[in-house]
Amino acid sequence: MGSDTILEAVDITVRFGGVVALDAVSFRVATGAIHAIIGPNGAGKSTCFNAMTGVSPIASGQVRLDGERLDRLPGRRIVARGVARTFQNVVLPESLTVADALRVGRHHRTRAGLLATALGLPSARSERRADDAMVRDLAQLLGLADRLDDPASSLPLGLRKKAEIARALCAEPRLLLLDEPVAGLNDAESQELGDKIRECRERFGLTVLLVEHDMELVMRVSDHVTVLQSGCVIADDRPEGVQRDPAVISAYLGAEVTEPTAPEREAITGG
Ligand SMILES: Nc1ncnc2c1ncn2[C@@H]1O[C@H](COP(=O)(O)OP(=O)(O)OP(=O)(O)O)[C@@H](O)[C@H]1O
Repeated sequence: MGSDTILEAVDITVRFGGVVALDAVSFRVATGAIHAIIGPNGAGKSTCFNAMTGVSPIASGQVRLDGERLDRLPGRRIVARGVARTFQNVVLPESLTVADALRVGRHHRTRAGLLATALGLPSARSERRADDAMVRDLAQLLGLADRLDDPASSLPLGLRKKAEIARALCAEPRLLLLDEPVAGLNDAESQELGDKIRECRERFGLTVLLVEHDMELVMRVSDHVTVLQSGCVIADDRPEGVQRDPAVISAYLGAEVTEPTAPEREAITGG
């Protein structure tokens, strides 16, 4: 594996009983890229994401981060290796403030023990100050600074999506996985969040892997796109290549595999 590859899926197969959700799926994610996984409903996108983060056990194959296997590690060890993810529908307890919700992302970085924290020892206090500074910085970056003391459950969807990203960034990941980051947002909100994703990538030197149905966003922000259908990779290319790919057009429109017409291309690209 070249050093320009941060994440590699090698022949991953995931089964749910008799359903083969992923069938020997392989692809590489280049370091520093924004890489999208797309595909029609039931293609295996969420399963692929879950396999990358230890949520769905894989039947065979390997997931490698910087050449080392991730697929046998429990979720918390995967986070410790520099991988963080967002979830689509996070239900937050009423009592949690936005600041608390972001601080959850710092959890695995906490070094001070329970006792030191309970006794307010200097090590715990300085750690808490550093955590608070990071929470404030990320809240500022994602437009949440004036909502930090509000109940997290009171945020409108657009801000909840941003809070999810801020929480994941609090873990200081090298690789950030975004699960449908703009689902449910309007065009202006999607565009703004797409810009924020790019900004975060630049600022933190991140690699971003995202699953998304919004083709306009995918084509605008991604450097590379992997297309799944029925648990198999049917295309793996730059966005321009994927847009023109007859197999991709066919997967989305259920048509015969032919050269796409201009309207078909527009249907896929959203434009
Ligand atoms: N927990 C599960 N138990 C049984 N079958 C499952 C489970 N999770 C996913 N599947 C099946 O695996 C296949 C892939 O599902 P997956 O949710 O990964 O697709 P997807 O591309 O994310 O779809 P969508 O875009 O609709 O979210 C589907 O046939 C689905 O029904």
